[in-house]
Amino acid sequence: MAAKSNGQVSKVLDGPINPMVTPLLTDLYQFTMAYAYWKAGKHNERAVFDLYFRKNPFGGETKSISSENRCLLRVRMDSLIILEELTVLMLKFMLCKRDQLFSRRFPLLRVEGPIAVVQLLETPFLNLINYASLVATNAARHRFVAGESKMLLEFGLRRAQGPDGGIGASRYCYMGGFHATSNVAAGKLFGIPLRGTHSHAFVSSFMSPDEIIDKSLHSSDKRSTCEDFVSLAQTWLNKIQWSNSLNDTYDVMRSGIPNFCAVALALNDLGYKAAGIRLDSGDLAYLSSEARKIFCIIEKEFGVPGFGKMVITASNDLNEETLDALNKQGHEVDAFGIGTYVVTCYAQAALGCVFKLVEINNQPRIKLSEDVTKVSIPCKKRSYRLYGKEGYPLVDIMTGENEPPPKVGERILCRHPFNESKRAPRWSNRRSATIKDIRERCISQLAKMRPEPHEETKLNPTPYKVSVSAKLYDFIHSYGSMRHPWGCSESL
Ligand SMILES: Nc1ncnc2c1ncn2[C@@H]1O[C@H](COP(=O)(O)OP(=O)(O)OP(=O)(O)O)[C@@H](O)[C@H]1O
Ligand SMILES: O=P(O)(O)OC[C@H]1O[C@H](OP(=O)(O)OP(=O)(O)O)[C@H](O)[C@@H]1O
Ligand SMILES: O=C(O)c1cccnc1
Ligand SMILES: [Mg+2]
Repeated sequence: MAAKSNGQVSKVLDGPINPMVTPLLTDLYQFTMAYAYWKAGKHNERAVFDLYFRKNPFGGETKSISSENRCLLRVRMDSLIILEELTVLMLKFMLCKRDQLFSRRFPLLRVEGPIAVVQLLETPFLNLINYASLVATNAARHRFVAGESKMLLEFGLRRAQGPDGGIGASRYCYMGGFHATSNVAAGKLFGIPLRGTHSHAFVSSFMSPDEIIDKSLHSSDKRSTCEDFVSLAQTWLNKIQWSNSLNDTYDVMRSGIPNFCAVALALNDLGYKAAGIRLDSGDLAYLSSEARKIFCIIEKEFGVPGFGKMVITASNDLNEETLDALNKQGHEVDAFGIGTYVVTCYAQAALGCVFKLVEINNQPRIKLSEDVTKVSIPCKKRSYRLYGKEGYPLVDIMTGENEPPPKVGERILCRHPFNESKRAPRWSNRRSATIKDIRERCISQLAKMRPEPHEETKLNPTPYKVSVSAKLYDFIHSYGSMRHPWGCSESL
């Protein structure tokens, strides 16, 4: 891919760019353990680690509804996006389904190799995956609430966690389904489309139109020149203000909208098309609807085709709740500029992926805990996503490495890993599951999730199930109870 900047073609990076990602980007205790494995003569023992998260981010699938998080729970999003960041390490022994939607407990990654080496990788893997996945998931949730037809612009650089956070956030927001960013460095580095408007400072820097020195403007076809574009816009402003149809509405927004329309109409005279407006304060639902009315009246009254479709962008502390509230009220916004809430992941500060040893020298290992959510699923496993006839994912299932894979059209027993009473026979229909490709895969994976039909289920999203095969279930329970008689009736 290539992006143009100052007339020059620059290379756009799809791979890793962060010079901070070095072998030392790990916790000290990983080196302490690697050294101790070596001292114990164990460093070459073949280890298998699973990387997974235990709890869905952003309250996905939570059952209890409190007034504070009600809006978040309206969105069904019990999955998470894992990005391709990791392929940079090119580990032969790594299995990774790229750009997939994942559910809790489902291994995002299985890493197999000499224990001393794989141990060192715990921290960098978690560092690379946790933030990236959280931001991409957050972006996807915002897109989901905004609605597919809306344009989402990431405006968060000024609020992001430093330069690294800002560059990363722009990249992961794009992967999660945003359409563009205001971050010029991210645009240049990754080829993310750049978009932007202007700020209040620009307007308030002018005291009067007299400050405009060069008032002339060529027509778009360069065949003629308007010597006083400012006067042309002023003439339009007078026409707008004298128009009967606009008398009622123009003073809703006394200055910004009429002035914009006057300039847009003057530009139209010279063959240009104005891009649109940005609303950054006040009641965004109401103001966008009023602005749209004015644009439509102008289209009709002055015969300017397409004027009614002028792009309306809204910004200012937008998040899932405000987007949802705007949708409920009805609005005419085409594009949302979102900063703080998306890049800082305001609704959830971190994703809790963990990296756990599940096998060593072909012997299973389990992490036991009084807290059943912390019990790991032992063994080197294979994982599958089962799809129903309509093409929606039904359930994820983990089997032992040597079990035969599920077959299309054959029944398979899917068991809750720890709850004896939860079992569901399923028909299986197995499918294995550049920055633009990742984005498209994320969007298409999300589109495959079964839509939630009713408001009721949006408030109370149906959990996406992750199960184990009957054989793996029996193994976990016989193996686990040999080591610890844990009470596993609780739903995980
Ligand atoms: N119709 C609406 N429904 C729900 N939330 C809205 C609506 N319109 C605006 N908001 C949100 O309400 C908040 C308004 O915040 P605030 O009162 O600080 O802004 P403002 O006073 O309009 O703007 P500013 O002070 O920046 O000029 C923002 O988070 C905005 O996204
Ligand atoms: O989602 P957000 O974090 O709001 O990001 C976008 C905001 O950033 C800019 O203003 P800024 O916040 O710098 O100043 P203002 O809100 O006082 O206008 C812009 O005008 C938006 O309001
Ligand atoms: O281009 C904009 O409108 C913009 C960019 C960053 C932050 N706020 C607004
Ligand atoms: Mg602000």
